[in-house]
Amino acid sequence: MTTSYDLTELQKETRMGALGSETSNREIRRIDLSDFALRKTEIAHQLWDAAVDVGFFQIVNHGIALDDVRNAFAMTERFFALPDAVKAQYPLKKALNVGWESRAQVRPSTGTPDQKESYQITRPHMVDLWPTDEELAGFQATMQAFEGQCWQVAMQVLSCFAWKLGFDEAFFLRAHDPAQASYQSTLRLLHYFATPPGQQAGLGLWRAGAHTDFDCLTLLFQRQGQGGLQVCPGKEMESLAWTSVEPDEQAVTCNIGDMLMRWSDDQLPSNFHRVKNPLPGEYMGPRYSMAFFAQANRDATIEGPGRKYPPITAGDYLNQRVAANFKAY
Ligand SMILES: O=C(O)CCC(=O)C(=O)O
Ligand SMILES: [Fe+2]
Repeated sequence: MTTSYDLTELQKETRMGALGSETSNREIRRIDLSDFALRKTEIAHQLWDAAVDVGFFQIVNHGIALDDVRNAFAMTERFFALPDAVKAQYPLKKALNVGWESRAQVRPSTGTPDQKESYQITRPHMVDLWPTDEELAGFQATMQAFEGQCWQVAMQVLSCFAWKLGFDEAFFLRAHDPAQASYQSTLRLLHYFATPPGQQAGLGLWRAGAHTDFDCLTLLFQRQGQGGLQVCPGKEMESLAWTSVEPDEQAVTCNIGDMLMRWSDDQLPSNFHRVKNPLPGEYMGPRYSMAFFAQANRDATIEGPGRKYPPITAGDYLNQRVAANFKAY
């Protein structure tokens, strides 16, 4: 199934576990998506420039109503508040990238488990993985609707990148077709545990260890007051200087993943990011976030316009990355 492709992304990641320093010298640009159809050319240039410069950017007026984001967060909190015995009925299926795990993701950068639990939704593979309506009424319907909204926004952004790369505008839309059984875009709900007093970043534990994402494009939803996300652009990785991305519930934070970096022949860089444990004096409570990973369908072939890398299917590509991140499941 997997190829013997040598993933330099993984080799890079093992070097990124150190605490490093903080810098506010990088601008996390905000791009306004309103009147998308009319302003598409202008938006495409802005997205491209932000993606090339820092790789992380935020979009506003993206079309997902704030109430829908808040409802999805409320459901996320309720899901994670279920007893572990209930959640354990829906365990992570590593090969399919779906289900619930707790403290099971060990990043190549840190070698320690992320201080979190997560639940992943990938549409074609959810048989027996949804909590029942008795356990959590409305969860499945809310999350399916929210996943669809995320997909729409991701496709708008990706259509801009397709055009800038010289592909036709529907290129990535076809590659992320939810009607196919090979669909593998994922909505991930995340709960980072409250930090017990005395257990802080210096102890070598991370809410999420430094990593790049596997996918084409990530949409990240953060909650007001629940910070901790930090970014280090790949081209500056030697500096180990990290910039905080402040949560803003009006904005969706976006980043390029390794799949699109490869698909763009490295024109669009993926970026290291991490979620640090709170430091003394900071908010120590739980942190919730939601991430939508636009991952091309398993049978899509990743091959850049200039054919810099040999072709690989998105399925084979993802298998290699997931295998390196989870203990046996
Ligand atoms: O929770 C966050 O803010 C970031 C999560 C993340 O980077 C991931 O799950 O890949
Ligand atoms: Fe990530």
